[in-house]
Amino acid sequence: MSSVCVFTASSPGTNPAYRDAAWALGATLARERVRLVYGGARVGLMGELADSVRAHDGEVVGVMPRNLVDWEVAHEGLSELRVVTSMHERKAQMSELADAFAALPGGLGTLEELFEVWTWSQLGLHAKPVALLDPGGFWQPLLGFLDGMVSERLLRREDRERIVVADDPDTLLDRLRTAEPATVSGKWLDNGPAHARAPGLEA
Ligand SMILES: C/C(=C\CNc1ncnc2c1ncn2[C@@H]1O[C@H](COP(=O)(O)O)[C@@H](O)[C@H]1O)CO
Repeated sequence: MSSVCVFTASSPGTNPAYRDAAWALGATLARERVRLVYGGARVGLMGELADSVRAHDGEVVGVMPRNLVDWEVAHEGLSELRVVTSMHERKAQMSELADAFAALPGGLGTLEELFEVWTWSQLGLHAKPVALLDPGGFWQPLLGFLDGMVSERLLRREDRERIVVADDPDTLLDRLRTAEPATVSGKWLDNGPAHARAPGLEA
């Protein structure tokens, strides 16, 4: 695994444990020579993470749409900043550049990016592992909500359990490295044979 794409907040938040987690993850990525791919901002936890990787001599690629660069939120100290035309192109490039995905605490943008790569995995569009770094149990309410979806048979247990959760960056990297490639059954829950397989998915 040579590259991890990380989604996290463009705001700093109020909990210092999240900044500490961003710095710890940055130091671990740099030490392990794993390239960081992220949204390219200098603000919030995104900026803390990139600052940490660079401070520890690691490699960082940022991918940012032109309008955000014009808003002057781009990080100017990255190994590479790719300027793209849209948020869609940004996500496509971030996803192509990475061998795995991870999320630190964040807001709507972080959730949107996390759920997109998790959904693509559910659909078999990639087989890359997806992880949560969970300082202070930030992700636990969301995981509880998703467990409720499993109980209500709206989410397959194997798709819920596919997410890797870790309390510290070393464990996170270990688990990403050893995660089984995601596989797809192609079966929708409870819809019977007529809906048993998504078009184009392998048996
Ligand atoms: C213009 C201002 C802040 C800049 N906002 C963003 N800069 C860079 N990347 C962003 C920004 N907002 C969303 N993203 C992407 O989503 C994730 C962070 O979103 P969140 O809502 O803060 O969790 C992050 O991974 C980015 O890729 C001033 O208001």
